[in-house]
Amino acid sequence: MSGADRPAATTPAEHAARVAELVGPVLAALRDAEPERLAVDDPGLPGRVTATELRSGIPLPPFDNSQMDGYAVRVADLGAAGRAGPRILRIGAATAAGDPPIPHEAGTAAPVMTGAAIPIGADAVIPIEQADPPRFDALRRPGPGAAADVEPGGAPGAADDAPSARVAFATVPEPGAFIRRRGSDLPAGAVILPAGTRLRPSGIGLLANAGVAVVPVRRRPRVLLVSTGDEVTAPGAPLAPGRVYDANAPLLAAALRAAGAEVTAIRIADRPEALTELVAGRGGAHELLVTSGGISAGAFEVVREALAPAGVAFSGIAMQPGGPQGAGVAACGGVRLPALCFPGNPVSSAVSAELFLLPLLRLHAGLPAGTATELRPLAHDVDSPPRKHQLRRGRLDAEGRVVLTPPSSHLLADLAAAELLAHIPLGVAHLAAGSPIEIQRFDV
Ligand SMILES: Nc1nc2c(c(=O)[nH]1)N[C@H]1C(S)=C(S)[C@@H](COP(=O)(O)OP(=O)(O)OC[C@H]3O[C@@H](n4cnc5c(N)ncnc54)[C@H](O)[C@@H]3O)O[C@H]1N2
Ligand code: MOO
Repeated sequence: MSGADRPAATTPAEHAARVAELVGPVLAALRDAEPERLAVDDPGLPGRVTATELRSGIPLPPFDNSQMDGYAVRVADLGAAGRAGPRILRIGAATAAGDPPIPHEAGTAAPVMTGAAIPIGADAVIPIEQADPPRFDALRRPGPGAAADVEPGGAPGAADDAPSARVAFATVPEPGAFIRRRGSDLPAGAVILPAGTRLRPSGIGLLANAGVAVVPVRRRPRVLLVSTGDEVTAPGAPLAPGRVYDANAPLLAAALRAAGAEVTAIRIADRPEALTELVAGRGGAHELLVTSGGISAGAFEVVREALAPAGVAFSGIAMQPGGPQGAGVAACGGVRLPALCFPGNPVSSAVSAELFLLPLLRLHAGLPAGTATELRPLAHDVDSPPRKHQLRRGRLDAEGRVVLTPPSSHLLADLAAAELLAHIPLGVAHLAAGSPIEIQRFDV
């Protein structure tokens, strides 16, 4: 019986449960650990997750302010709402955004600019467009620190030589018109963001608006990512005969980072000691080891040779691609590091990551675990090995039918063009065109 046909004892769901048991406690410990603290304008803050509930020490807005450029008035000074004819008020002292609030002088209309503090005692704002004249002529602005200098009933607000020291209004506003009340956005002491919130730009803006300068965020898992194989060459180096460029380290590093992990990517040759020494030397600064390659039935299986004696279990999973898998805690030279070992074929590595690890990391990063599966009709007949849960890559055609690419796990170009993963469950050997097939959107 060939390796491909050998019945595998473990189902993908069983392996996923095993990985969750291994990685779950690692992520839980990170959630309980002392948070990282990032400045609210740190470029690395977007996408991080709040470690604690954050409350506002001030109300937002911090003071009553004007929603419009216009005049602050006391509604009572404008007379009865039903009365005919214009209401004329003397122009009082002006307030611009940034000025402290000043007392409102009874019987005046006080120019206020958008965002300016409402003069104390005024109870409505009339937009400048509704005033006559509908513009501000020369204004007297008390400026910073002038609040105490303004005496109620004192000097008129418009400059003495202003062309218009009075303003007329045709209508009477409702009390509160165009006033943005202190605390109407967020009362003092209110929760700005609960613990566990993934930070979006708007949330960052809200924190800054509340004066939060430093944000405690959840620690991210640090992954030591190792791609193995004597044939695996760094992109940019000359490609010797029999060798291939390293696709897996960049692919997996990008996928892990997109799922919220910090990644140290390293390439090692097929020497088991190179891997055990690496884990013993650098593993302590990481929470998780992820490897690609070196785990199947060949003569030089570096990862299996290094990590099986160190405590990692290698098994065949009833899936294709991704048949060979390793999972367990690797004990190397005093370092104990949870390890996941993916097969070397690039598609196998990518699909293994999507199935077993990325959903766990995404949840820790405040992201949805993955997209839900849905049923779509197949555009063509498909065969599948019945002893394997097959994961096929593909896309939807113009009619919304599923078009699959061939199953081989070296077909990275097809993977890069795929928009979906299709599931053909254990026990199914054939699906006819038109039959429903379970798919999930795929973004790795
Ligand atoms: N006799 C058997 N042979 C194989 C079996 C089996 O059951 N019996 N399983 C096959 C399956 S399925 C897979 S998957 C692979 C897994 O092999 P390894 O995990 O040991 O991976 P490697 O042999 O190291 O590499 C496989 C393949 O992928 C290429 N590769 C590896 N790393 C990279 C990389 N970083 N970037 C690009 N390409 C990479 C490598 O050159 C090989 O072509 O085993 C089958 N064999
Ligand atoms: O199970 Mo392997 O991952 O098909 O190529």
